[in-house]
Amino acid sequence: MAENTALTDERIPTVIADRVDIVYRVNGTTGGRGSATAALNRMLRRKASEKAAGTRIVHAVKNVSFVAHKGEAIGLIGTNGSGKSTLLKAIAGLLPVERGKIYTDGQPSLLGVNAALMSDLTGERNVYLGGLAMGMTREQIKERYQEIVDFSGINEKGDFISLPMRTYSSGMGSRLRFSIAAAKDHDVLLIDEALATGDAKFRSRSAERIRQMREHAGTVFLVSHSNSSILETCERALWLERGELRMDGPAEDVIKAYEEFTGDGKKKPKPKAA
Ligand SMILES: Nc1ncnc2c1ncn2[C@@H]1O[C@H](COP(=O)(O)OP(=O)(O)OP(=O)(O)O)[C@@H](O)[C@H]1O
Repeated sequence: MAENTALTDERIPTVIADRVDIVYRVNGTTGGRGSATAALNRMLRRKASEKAAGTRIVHAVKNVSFVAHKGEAIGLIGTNGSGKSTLLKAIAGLLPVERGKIYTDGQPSLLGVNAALMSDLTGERNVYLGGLAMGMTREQIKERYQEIVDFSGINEKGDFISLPMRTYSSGMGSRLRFSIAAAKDHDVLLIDEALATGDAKFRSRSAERIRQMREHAGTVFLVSHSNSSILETCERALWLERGELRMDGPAEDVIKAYEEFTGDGKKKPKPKAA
């Protein structure tokens, strides 16, 4: 019996990207001087030609379409500069799209930006600051405080939570950021390489927390250069290359194709006998 799959698909879409193009405009790429005359010239000539006004266009994301559903964890992969972070920022509503549309159901949170932490404040103050920035009440944060600190493991080697965050290593900072963000269930959680600097123990703990967040009906996007992190955490992957969506499918298949592309999957050639 032929069924209409569109009608039988009961998954709930959370993010829809419909032929999205994202463009950066970089000013002052000719002349090189930021004088008032140059700025005035740019303003006057903008309409005539962006190129003539010294504006360089960087077309970071090109014609990208996909639908993400509740309960999905989606990895974003691609070589450096392929548009992954740009796409995440646009989903979070932090960058405008040039063409196309992004629809989101619920509030997307970009890890590291939404938790607007301050390096001069102690870890403890930042837990409160980040929690408040995510819309938690003081009481809710107080209740979860110990859990957040324990999850981050910041205090495993001493009382670091009472020191300013600028004294943390990059791994410690990203662990605390992830722990704060993970204290709340998000409709759409966008994670940009935040787990890369954590050690193996923390990575597996955060993979477990991401699984829990998905069970609470959220959608998680994870940008990572670690193919194993993507395989551990996500069942689906999007591969971006030069701003274009090369592949969208089961994480294993996409990673396999990506590794063939980058040469990572191939066996290293045996050294020649002398
Ligand atoms: N603020 C910006 N202004 C101008 N161009 C930018 C800006 N941010 C990124 N780009 C350009 O947009 C393109 C995509 O960059 P993006 O940071 O999204 O890539 P990425 O896939 O996240 O890279 P990486 O893996 O290195 O983090 C690149 O060509 C980059 O140079």
